[in-house]
Amino acid sequence: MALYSRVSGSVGMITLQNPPVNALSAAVRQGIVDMMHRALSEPEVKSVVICGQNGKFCGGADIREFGAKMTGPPLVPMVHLIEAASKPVVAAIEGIALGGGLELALSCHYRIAHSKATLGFPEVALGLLPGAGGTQRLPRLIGVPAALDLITTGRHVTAAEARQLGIVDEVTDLNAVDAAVKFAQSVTGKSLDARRISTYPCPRPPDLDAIFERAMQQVRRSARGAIAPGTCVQAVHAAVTLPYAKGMERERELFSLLFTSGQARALQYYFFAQRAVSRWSTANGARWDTSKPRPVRKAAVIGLGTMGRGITVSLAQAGFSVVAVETQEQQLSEAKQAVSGMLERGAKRRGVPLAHDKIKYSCSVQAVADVDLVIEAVFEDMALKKTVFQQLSAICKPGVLLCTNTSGLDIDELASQTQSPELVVGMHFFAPAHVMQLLEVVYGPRSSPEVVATAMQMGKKMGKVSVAVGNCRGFVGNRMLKPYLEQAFFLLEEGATPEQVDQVLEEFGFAMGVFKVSDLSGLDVGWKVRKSDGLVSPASTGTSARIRGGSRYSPLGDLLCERGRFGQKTGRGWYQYDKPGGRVAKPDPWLHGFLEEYRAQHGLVARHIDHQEVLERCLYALINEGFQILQDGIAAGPEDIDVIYVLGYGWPRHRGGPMFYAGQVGLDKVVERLEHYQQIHPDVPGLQPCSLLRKLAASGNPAIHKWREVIQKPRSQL
Ligand SMILES: CCCCCCCCCCCCC[C@H](O)CC(=O)SCCNC(=O)CCNC(=O)[C@H](O)C(C)(C)COP(=O)(O)OP(=O)(O)OC[C@H]1O[C@@H](n2cnc3c(N)ncnc32)[C@H](O)[C@@H]1OP(=O)(O)O
Ligand SMILES: NC(=O)c1ccc[n+]([C@@H]2O[C@H](COP(=O)([O-])OP(=O)(O)OC[C@H]3O[C@@H](n4cnc5c(N)ncnc54)[C@H](O)[C@@H]3O)[C@@H](O)[C@H]2O)c1
Repeated sequence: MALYSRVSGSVGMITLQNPPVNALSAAVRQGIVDMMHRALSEPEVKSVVICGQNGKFCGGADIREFGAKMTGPPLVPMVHLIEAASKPVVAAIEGIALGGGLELALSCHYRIAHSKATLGFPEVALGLLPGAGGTQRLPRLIGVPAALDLITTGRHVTAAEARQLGIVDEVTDLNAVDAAVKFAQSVTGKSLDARRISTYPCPRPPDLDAIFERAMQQVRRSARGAIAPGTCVQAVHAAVTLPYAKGMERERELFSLLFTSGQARALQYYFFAQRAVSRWSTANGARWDTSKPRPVRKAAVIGLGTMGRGITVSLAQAGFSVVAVETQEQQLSEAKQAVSGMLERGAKRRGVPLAHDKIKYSCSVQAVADVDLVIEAVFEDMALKKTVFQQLSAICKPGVLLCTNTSGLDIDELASQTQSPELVVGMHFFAPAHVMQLLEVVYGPRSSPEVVATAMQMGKKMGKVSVAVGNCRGFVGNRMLKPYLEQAFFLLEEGATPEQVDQVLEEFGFAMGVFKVSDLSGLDVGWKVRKSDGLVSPASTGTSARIRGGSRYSPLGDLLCERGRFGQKTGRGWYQYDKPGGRVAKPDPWLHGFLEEYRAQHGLVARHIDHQEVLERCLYALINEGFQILQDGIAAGPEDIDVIYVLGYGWPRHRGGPMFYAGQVGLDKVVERLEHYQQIHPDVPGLQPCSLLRKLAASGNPAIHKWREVIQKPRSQL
């Protein structure tokens, strides 16, 4: 709703009231319309101030209403009512003015912002465009290039930048509402003719066509198939080429197109999913709202390789004191240099405060004796990690959290090396750890609720989205990767090429296809794991070469590793690179020849494999594992899996995540296609639809928020 009050006798004050962000719900819109009429009808009122309760102007349209039948006064007539008012209306912007909130402010005749406020049009991230005049007013106010930048990227600007761009009239360090009231009094009686943005001509720079052409190219390059950014460009184009009223019609048309697209639904689902994962629960009933995190001031990182360095940077930038440990002098000094460089680049590029003084380096694990939490990031080797955990358990003060960054080893086995297994948890960061936003917090059967809560909170403080997951081989992300990779290898055996498979996945929206990712992260990583699992056997040409434990197995990755083809680092992998460490993947005729030879050796006849088959086999196998993970209680809900895949594995956000995507395809269709492929490949268990997937499909493809009702009581499993 919106409150009305009178300040100093002559200023009508309308206060938006809808915690936590004063979103423009039906009740708020109704309140604004009613209170505007009241303010305009009271003769004593000479000017109006619009502000938001609790130091937040407005977070935009109420996204929760998008899924339901719209009620209440629409936004567009509401902003027209404000702009057409005969008395000056001043927006007092504190905290945020985002989306519809900024559109509301642009309909006011003046805008006063607090210096700490942020403003922006984030609609594009929800698969939409500013649909209450934002695409028509902003270019009229600040020009086409700046408007295109803000609307197509959704980036938030500070009050200072907003002032520079001309979005706000004044910035204050003092109380913005008081400043707006004073300002409103000072403009009483002044003509409003020059203050209604919709009446401004839209500036037409001479190189207009080139500007739009560049903007379109830019969004095409980065959108990965998302339609909203390009549609935003079209809406801004309408502002320049059409009169205001016609431009508004075009904005509405384009908004409706986006609003009804599956992409907007997926992005809005994802918006709430990313917030929902913080309300975590574990298989044995621990919950976010009943578990109190422990205080952590000082942390340690053991092992300063690729991951340990990034984790150290992340911790220091978040304000923690860090003890960083490497056992070899040489590695320690290299790590020190690398960490300093990362901190300096962070300060230069993102303005993150330099935090060199937060870090103490040591060659001795004894240096961790007084820390509150340790993150182990040594080689992925169970025996080594066990030794490290035994040492830590003996050295650390009582009650210290012992965390591991393992990519998939058994947390419980590590916990059993310590005197307090309840203090052990996985903190699975993603590379590069100081950049990637995802953290899988892996709880074992014995991890205490407080320990899970502490790791989740640590992640948040480090600017990560933390997702709590149960303990199993590969946890959630890497476990689902296995059947996906497996299908990709099988497709090569059957006649595809790496570039064909990658192209299909990139057209779907992945940042990189599976083979490019494999080259980037190094083929040797998986090889090591397969070797320790006893899967890699000496090259042979018989049927057994492609069977392990009764199931189909592709040794292709192993064979490439045997030839020293580890990917980018060696300049050769699934692709070729101009030099070791090169980044531009080029198809490799050697690999094509090698695949032909391999097929001939194994009696495989190459066939044409179409786009649909590549996509379905890779994605549905991955999705099926996701359902198995839900069934096993390793993830508490589909949102957890979707957030992990979007933030950790490059799944296109505008497709919501693998579980949401499955729902959009139709669970019955996913089951049917998996059954189809399983019939053709009976020796691939990953293609057998799991029982939860079948159950959900049979219960009529319920909406994703209803899945939890069908999922059986979760339990962690190894
Ligand atoms: C044929 C079809 C025709 C269609 C006709 C339909 C007509 C409709 C016409 C509408 C015109 C639309 C006009 C407008 O341009 C569209 C919009 O305004 S879209 C919304 C734009 N705003 C945003 O995207 C802001 C989103 N929010 C944020 O970025 C952040 O929440 C924040 C505001 C920066 C605050 O961040 P934090 O402090 O970190 O807090 P949280 O993020 O955790 O949020 C707290 C809590 O609030 C919930 N929430 C936030 N914003 C909104 C919102 N806009 N609506 C609803 N709820 C919101 C958030 O979900 C959290 O709650 P939780 O999920 O944890 O319960
Ligand atoms: N690289 C990735 O993409 C990635 C992603 C997520 C998780 N992980 C996991 O993170 C862990 C580390 O991986 P990485 O890629 O950083 O490995 P890395 O080989 O780059 O670094 C490991 C470091 O640990 C050091 N080390 C070994 N034994 C030590 C000991 N006893 N005490 C102190 N330091 C010791 C080594 O000298 C080396 O610098 C592994 O468990 C790995 O599975 C890696």
